[in-house]
Amino acid sequence: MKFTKMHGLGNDFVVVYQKEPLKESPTELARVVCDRHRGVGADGLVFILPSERADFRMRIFNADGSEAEQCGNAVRCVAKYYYECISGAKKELTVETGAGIQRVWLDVADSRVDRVKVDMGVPVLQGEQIPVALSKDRVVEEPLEVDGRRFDITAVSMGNPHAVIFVDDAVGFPVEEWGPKIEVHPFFPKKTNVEFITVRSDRELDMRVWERGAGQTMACGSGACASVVASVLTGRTGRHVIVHLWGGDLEIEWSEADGHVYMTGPAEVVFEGKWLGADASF
Ligand SMILES: N[C@@H](CCC[C@H](N)C(=O)O)C(=O)O
Repeated sequence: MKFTKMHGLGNDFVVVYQKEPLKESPTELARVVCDRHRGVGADGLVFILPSERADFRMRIFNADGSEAEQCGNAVRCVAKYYYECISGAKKELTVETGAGIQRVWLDVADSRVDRVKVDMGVPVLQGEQIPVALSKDRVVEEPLEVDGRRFDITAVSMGNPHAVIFVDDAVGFPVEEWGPKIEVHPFFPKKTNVEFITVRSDRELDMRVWERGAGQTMACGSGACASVVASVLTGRTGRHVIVHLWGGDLEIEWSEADGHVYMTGPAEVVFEGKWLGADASF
């Protein structure tokens, strides 16, 4: 299996261009390929597949083998791959994902994709649709008891579920202690991604993330979008915000005009390789 290692702000992926639709779920393959000691090492395994509804389809499997509906950083990576390795023509693309058809705009210089803007869609705020175990139109700063500590959760789906928590110091927050406990809390029937946020100003946030199925990552595009939505809903920021992540910055806008969230950021190629299989030998 030929693959390309890519990343968006350090959120890293093994990207596979697959001309035929997947016949079965590559859960086990994702686990071994993403293993940082015995595999290539990545937060996720991502497939570029044919689509009848868009320029191509993306499927993403987390490092634990679970499939996610959405991945903002991976969409930017596969859009760069599609332009530089497959199409080389269109600077506006459509990508079919588990969160619907996403529109993408490429910023190209010298035939290389520099930055990518993605329409991340309209955030879902209704409790059962996120889903969380609360039937409310908006789940804003709901107290949740986790292992004896109270967290005020704002829940948002960007196609995938997010729990946004405002803290005094996101950069120094013990993400690895609390992230895994919140991820699997029964309040989230499909588990959740968890964002710890500190507001710097009405245009800037600091964010650290614990991702469902992948653990702490250097960046999460859908999480940055959910965090800006939560910040707007709670009156903490305006709608156009720079999110400072461990791996770098994302520009997020929750448009007042159409209600969609737009994410802009980089995508990088690291290397190409060939996966020889679990029992590989020369
Ligand atoms: N890193 C991603 C999100 C990947 C999927 C997530 N772990 C989930 O299970 O929902 C992003 O950039 O959005």
